[in-house]
Amino acid sequence: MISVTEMMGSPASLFSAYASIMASTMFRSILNDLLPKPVRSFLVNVFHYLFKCKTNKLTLVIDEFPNGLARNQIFDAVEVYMSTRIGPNVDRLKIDNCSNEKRINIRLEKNEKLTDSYQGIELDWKFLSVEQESNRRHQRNLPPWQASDDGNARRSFELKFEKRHKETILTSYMPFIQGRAKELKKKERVLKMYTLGGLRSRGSYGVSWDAINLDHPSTFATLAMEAEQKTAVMADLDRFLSRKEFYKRVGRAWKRGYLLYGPPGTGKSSLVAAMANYLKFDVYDLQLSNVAADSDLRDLLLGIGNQSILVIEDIDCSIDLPDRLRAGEESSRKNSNTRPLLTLSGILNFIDGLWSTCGDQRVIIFTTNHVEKLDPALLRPGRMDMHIHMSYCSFHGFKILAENYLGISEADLVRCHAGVLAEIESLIAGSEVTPAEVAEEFMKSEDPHVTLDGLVKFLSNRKTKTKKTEENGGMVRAERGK
Ligand SMILES: Nc1ncnc2c1ncn2[C@@H]1O[C@H](COP(=O)(O)OP(=O)(O)OP(=O)(O)O)[C@@H](O)[C@H]1O
Ligand SMILES: [Mg+2]
Repeated sequence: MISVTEMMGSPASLFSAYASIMASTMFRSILNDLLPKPVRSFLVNVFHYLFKCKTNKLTLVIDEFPNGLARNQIFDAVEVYMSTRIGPNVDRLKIDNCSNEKRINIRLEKNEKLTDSYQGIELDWKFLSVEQESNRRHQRNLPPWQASDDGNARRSFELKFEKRHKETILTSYMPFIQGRAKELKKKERVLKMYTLGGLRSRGSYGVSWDAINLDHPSTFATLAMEAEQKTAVMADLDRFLSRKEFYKRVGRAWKRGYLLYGPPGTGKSSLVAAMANYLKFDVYDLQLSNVAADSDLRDLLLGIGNQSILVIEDIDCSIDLPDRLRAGEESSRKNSNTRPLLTLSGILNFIDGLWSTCGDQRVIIFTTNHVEKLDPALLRPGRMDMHIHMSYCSFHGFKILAENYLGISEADLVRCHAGVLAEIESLIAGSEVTPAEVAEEFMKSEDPHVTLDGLVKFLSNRKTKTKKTEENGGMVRAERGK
């Protein structure tokens, strides 16, 4: 990630001339006779500075995209760290607030330098931004706050210091910067929600991520879910976060996959938001129907940062994904001018392969209303680590929603609404009503008595309807059976 280039130093002839002059006893005695001591030491220092320093300096180059594809995590960390080290010597700074954050982002302008010090070592930093056509494809996948103004610049930092400190810088200063950047990001973290778009409006080709602040109020506390299921998901997330060494030891990418399935309005999207808020991870919402080919998908996935959740909603119907076999047959029939298809195998290969190995702490979530329609390749063990069934509203779920929406605790429900509570408990079990529908009923009035009575009515109607549908279904089956 860091390329080391040694400074070439002054021409060899100059250096040897300098060395021989300094070594010459005759020259020294002339200096001693002619010049007072302070002037002598000043001249010696100047000589040292002009010749010796240059030959002893090492420069580390930290590119934003060192291998042309994935982002350099050190570059990102340095960028964050640098914003805290800006002193009076810096003349030009960039400031922005693209995403309505409270804080203004401060960055160095190109060619600006600053000095840092670490364990008494003096460190000279410089930020470079060089225009370059080939960088355009990465820029379009960057979040706005990371993209440079001209959109196609190769950005890098250069760090210069004395060669003898190389080990300390690489093994101690760099990890220190990464640690500081992590702390800072955590402290000032405003979660982001990335969606596809943006680029076409800027007149270029392809797809990119657009960011907005993720201000979703959903948390595990507000989620109507069975208590054990909730605890299991939270424990799974905790385990995932704390197992860096484990993933490394067993040679697996530090990622976790979740499949959320269940009828509309049961809280799948709410659970995604709750997970993001719990983990403090950004969310990348990938609408597959807007991605035309595997190559676009690859670019998008590589533009995703660490500590992120990639969400693909409604995986069963967002795109007609050809399965592995059909994709193979179709692509072999196509001539080379035809655009390649977005394939399920393309998605799965990225998730399991390249993408997951070039980042840390990645969560991927698929949601679906129809788990039975999913390609078995998605469901096989090891692909999605946890399958979470989001189901109709239970009595437990109702109590959570009552607390959220009406501000009535379970104890108050028992104390003040005992009669209606018993009715709701007996009705809700078989009524197949979703938490979204219960929430909708709770929005209708601010008077808890009116709301709870309204809910009883709603549940009884639903139960009658469900019963009738079941009876009709039974009759049809009986007819068919004849
Ligand atoms: N389990 C739940 N807990 C709390 N609120 C919920 C829950 N389920 C649904 N809601 C409420 O209903 C609204 C819709 O729910 P949500 O979008 O999470 O459902 P979904 O399962 O993602 O639906 P779809 O399958 O249509 O995408 C939410 O904004 C939330 O207010
Ligand atoms: Mg949803």
